[in-house]
Amino acid sequence: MKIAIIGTGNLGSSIAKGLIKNNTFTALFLSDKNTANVDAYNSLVNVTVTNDNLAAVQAADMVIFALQPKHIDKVLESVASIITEDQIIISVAAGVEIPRIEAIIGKDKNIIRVMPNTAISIGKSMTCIAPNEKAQDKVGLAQDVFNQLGTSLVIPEELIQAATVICASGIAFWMRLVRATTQGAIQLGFEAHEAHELATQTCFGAASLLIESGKHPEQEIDRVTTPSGCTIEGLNAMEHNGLSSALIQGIVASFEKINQIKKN
Ligand SMILES: NC(=O)C1=CN([C@@H]2O[C@H](COP(=O)(O)OP(=O)(O)OC[C@H]3O[C@@H](n4cnc5c(N)ncnc54)[C@H](O)[C@@H]3O)[C@@H](O)[C@H]2O)C=CC1
Ligand SMILES: O=C(O)[C@@H]1CCC=N1
Repeated sequence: MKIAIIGTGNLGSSIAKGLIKNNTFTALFLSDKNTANVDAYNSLVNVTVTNDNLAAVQAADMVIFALQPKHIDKVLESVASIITEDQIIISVAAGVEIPRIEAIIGKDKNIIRVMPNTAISIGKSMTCIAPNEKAQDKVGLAQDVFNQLGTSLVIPEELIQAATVICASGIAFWMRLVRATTQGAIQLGFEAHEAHELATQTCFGAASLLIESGKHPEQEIDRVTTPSGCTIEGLNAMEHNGLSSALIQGIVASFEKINQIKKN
C-alpha cells in the first residue's frame, strides 16, 4: 500500500514514525508546508518528504489528512480534483464530520474518519474507525494498517467525537495522572527519576492486568485492598476529594468542547 500523510505535525509525524517502525507500506509520502518533524525520514528507502500536497495525494492509495480542523477544508479543496474513486481518504481531524468532507471531495469517494492517538508512534494506539457509505468495503484495509500500529475498533460515526475524548485526549489525561503519582512519590522520599519509573511501571502493570485478565477494575481493586489497610484509606480519601467525579467531569467538558469545534 502506498500511503501519503498530509500534515506532519504532532499526530501526522507520530503516524509516520509508527508506519516506518512497522514497515507498513510500499511507499510513504510525507507532505507539510513545514517538514521539520519528518525531514530525517527523507533518507529512508521508499520514503519521500515533500511540500507538494498534490504530488503526495496523486502518488498514494491511502491518503491520511492530519491537519487541524481550521486548515483541512482549504487543503481538501486544493486536492479535490485529483482524488479518485479508488483511493482511501482518511481524516484524523477532530470534530470534522464526514458530510463536511463529502461536501468538498464528493460522496462518491472512500472517506474514513480515523481517531488514533500519539501512542501510534510506538505501535500502541487505540484507534477508532468510521467509514462513509462508499468506503464500507475499505474498512478492512484501514484496519489492516491501523492494527499494525496498535488496536482498532470500527464504530458508528456518531461515536467518533466520544472516541476522540477517551482515546486521543485520553493520552493527556493518563499522562496527568502519572505525573500526579510521580509528585506524590517524590513527596514520600523518592528521587524524581525513581518516582517516574515507579509511576509508569505501575500504570503499565495495572493496564496490562486488565487487558490480560479481562476483569473489571473493581475486581482487581478488591485484590489489593486489605481490610483496614492503607490502600482503601488512600482510595477513599481520593474519592472524598472527587477523583472519579473529576475524571468524569473532565471527559464531559472535553466532549462538550469537541462538539463546539464540530460546529465551527
Ligand atoms: N495531537 C493529537 O494527539 C491528536 C490530534 N488529532 C487531530 O489531528 C489533527 C492534527 O493535529 P496535530 O498533529 O496535533 O496538529 P499540528 O498543528 O501539530 O499539525 C498539523 C500540521 O499541518 C500542517 N499544515 C497546515 N497547513 C498545511 C497545508 N496547507 N499543507 C500541508 N500541511 C499543512 C502544519 O504545518 C502542521 O505541521 C487535528 O485535526 C487534531 O484534531 C486527533 C487525534 C490526536
Ligand atoms: O486537543 C485536541 O483538540 C486534539 C484532538 C484530540 C487530541 N488533540
